[in-house]
Amino acid sequence: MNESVFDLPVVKRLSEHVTERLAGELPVIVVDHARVRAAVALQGAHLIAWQPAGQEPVLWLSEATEFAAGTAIRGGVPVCWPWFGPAGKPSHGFARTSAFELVEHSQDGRGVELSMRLTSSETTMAIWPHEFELLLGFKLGGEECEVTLEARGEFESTGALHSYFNVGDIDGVSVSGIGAPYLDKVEETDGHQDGPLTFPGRIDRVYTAPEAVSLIEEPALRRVIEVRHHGHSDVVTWNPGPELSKSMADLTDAGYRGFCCVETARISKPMVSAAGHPARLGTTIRVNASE
Ligand SMILES: O=P(O)(O)OC[C@H]1O[C@H](O)[C@H](O)[C@@H](O)[C@@H]1O
Repeated sequence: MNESVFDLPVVKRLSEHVTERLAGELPVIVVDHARVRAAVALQGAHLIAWQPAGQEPVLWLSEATEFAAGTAIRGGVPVCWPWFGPAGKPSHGFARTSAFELVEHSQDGRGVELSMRLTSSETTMAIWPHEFELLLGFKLGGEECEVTLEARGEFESTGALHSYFNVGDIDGVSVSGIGAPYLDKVEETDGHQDGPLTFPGRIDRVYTAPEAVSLIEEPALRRVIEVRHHGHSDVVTWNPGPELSKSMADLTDAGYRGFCCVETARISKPMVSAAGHPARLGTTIRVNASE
């Protein structure tokens, strides 16, 4: 998509600050508020933009991504559920390519809240035999952005809020607050982190003893992105590096330079949903100026 989502024509006005628009084939809920701009595609309940007033975009969205029904969007915050990675088919679960419905929206002086829902259907039962209700809540403020996944039903699941953060240049980026032990998915070995993580090439790691808050130091844009994790067991860090970037159709060749993924995840310890006890996983994002 060449056009910014905020310039797309309004299909339906839902309130003073909330409209529905069409990006390619996909309906997108757009928030335009004095404190914040944001956008969430109904496919996948996929947050594709969060930008506090006066800031550069905090989330990265690929220039080469398609907005096509059934195709995962590259960038923003994909919801990986009810499994992470290649544990089943499709990879990262079916939530990110399923059509959610908007169930609530509200606004106040600080921003806008949205809630989206996906429920089990014949299609989902055929690939994952569990009845479920999946709710994605978004608190889109000028100070903070909170994304919460709530899985209702009786089952175990894995997943991630797979955030792509916008960085001026991957070369200067470092990430702390991810703990020491990790599983290296590129080398297929166990590793031990010593000091902050940098991105000299392709990085794909599951950190299994992360802290509650990860910090992305971003010298090019002179800011620190704070990622608070809730209900997580793991934090995944990913950047494809130059070679893989060239082979991916939904990334430009230099696309990898513009983002790093720091993902709030439940992989090593699956989430348990029981009657009256939904499983929850959440991410809260803030941006601070570097000192
Ligand atoms: O290409 P996707 O299915 O969107 O996955 C993108 C990436 O997601 C996670 O970060 C995984 O750890 C990676 O192994 C994977 O390559």
